Amino acid sequence: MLHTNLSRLLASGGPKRLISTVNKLTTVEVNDKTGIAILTMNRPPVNGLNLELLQDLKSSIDEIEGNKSRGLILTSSSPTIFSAGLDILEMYKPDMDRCRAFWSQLQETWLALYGSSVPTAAAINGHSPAGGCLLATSCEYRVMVPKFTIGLNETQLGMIAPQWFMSAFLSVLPQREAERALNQGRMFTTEEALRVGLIDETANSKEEAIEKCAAFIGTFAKVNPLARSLTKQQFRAADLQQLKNGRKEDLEKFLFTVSQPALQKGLGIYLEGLKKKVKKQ
Ligand SMILES: CCCCCCCCCC/C=C\CC(=O)SCCNC(=O)CCNC(=O)[C@H](O)C(C)(C)COP(=O)(O)OP(=O)(O)OC[C@H]1O[C@@H](n2cnc3c(N)ncnc32)[C@H](O)[C@@H]1OP(=O)(O)O
Repeated sequence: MLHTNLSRLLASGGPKRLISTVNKLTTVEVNDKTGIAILTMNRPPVNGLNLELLQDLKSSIDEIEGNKSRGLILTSSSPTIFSAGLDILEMYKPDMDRCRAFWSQLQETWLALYGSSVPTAAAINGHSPAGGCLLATSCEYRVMVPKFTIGLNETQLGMIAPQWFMSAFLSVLPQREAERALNQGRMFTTEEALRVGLIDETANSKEEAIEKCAAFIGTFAKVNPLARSLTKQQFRAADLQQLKNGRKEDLEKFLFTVSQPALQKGLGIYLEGLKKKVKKQ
């Protein structure tokens, strides 16, 4: 009951304090009463994860870790897109120095989110392909609004999701389901995602999704925070360590992959398809 009241207060726009507007592409709002932080991505039109958005996400996660928030809810300011995943323009005809910085920042941001010491939840208020799905599956709980899609569609782009994308996916889905979905590059509708367990709940609006995420975070209210966070970290330690140990090799594989002419050709065609779709409407 206490948890429900807390979450209602949060969602009803109860007393909220904007504690950070420093980052250009993210905001952090901490509710004074509940202590839960809402981290909002705000890079129109589709929250494409470029270097700057990834930097802002990392610094917002650090801020939430540092200000003793009781939990983190990740969401988007767009009414239809949670995140379109990696900004393809970071990988298409890239400047290699920037590309290096981009991938290193993606690694850094993932380590911070997946390894966060506070309870994390994603209020998925729009489409969430590829890198968007990575962010959502790196959280501990997912609530999604109907009529959107989520999944790792990398193979559809002729790309291979790195091991750590798979780790986050596998922390949510059974191996058989995860393997098939990744091989197919399958995008799940909200309803399908609920059925397979890729999301935990559905909600009719962003506000309700945030309320349900807050209720999840509220379930830890009476649990010793240090014991909870160390337990979470033990569960995730092997996945985190695997990337920490292999960061350099992972970066080199990425740079090699994006420098392949066949991949560049495929990305060009994919981007063209996205733009043609816009013109048709
Ligand atoms: C062994 C290990 C080897 C290691 C190698 C590593 C290799 C890399 C692995 C990682 C690879 C990929 C991860 C990714 O995240 S790639 C990105 C995947 N994302 C997508 O496929 C989503 C594409 N977008 C969409 O499907 C739709 O845009 C949408 C999200 C459903 C939204 O639809 P909408 O109708 O609302 O908007 P739309 O008109 O399509 O888009 C508006 C403008 O935004 C542009 N855009 C959309 N998505 C992206 C994107 N991801 N990156 C860049 N730009 C994007 C779109 O082109 C429109 O632009 P404009 O207005 O026409 O200029």
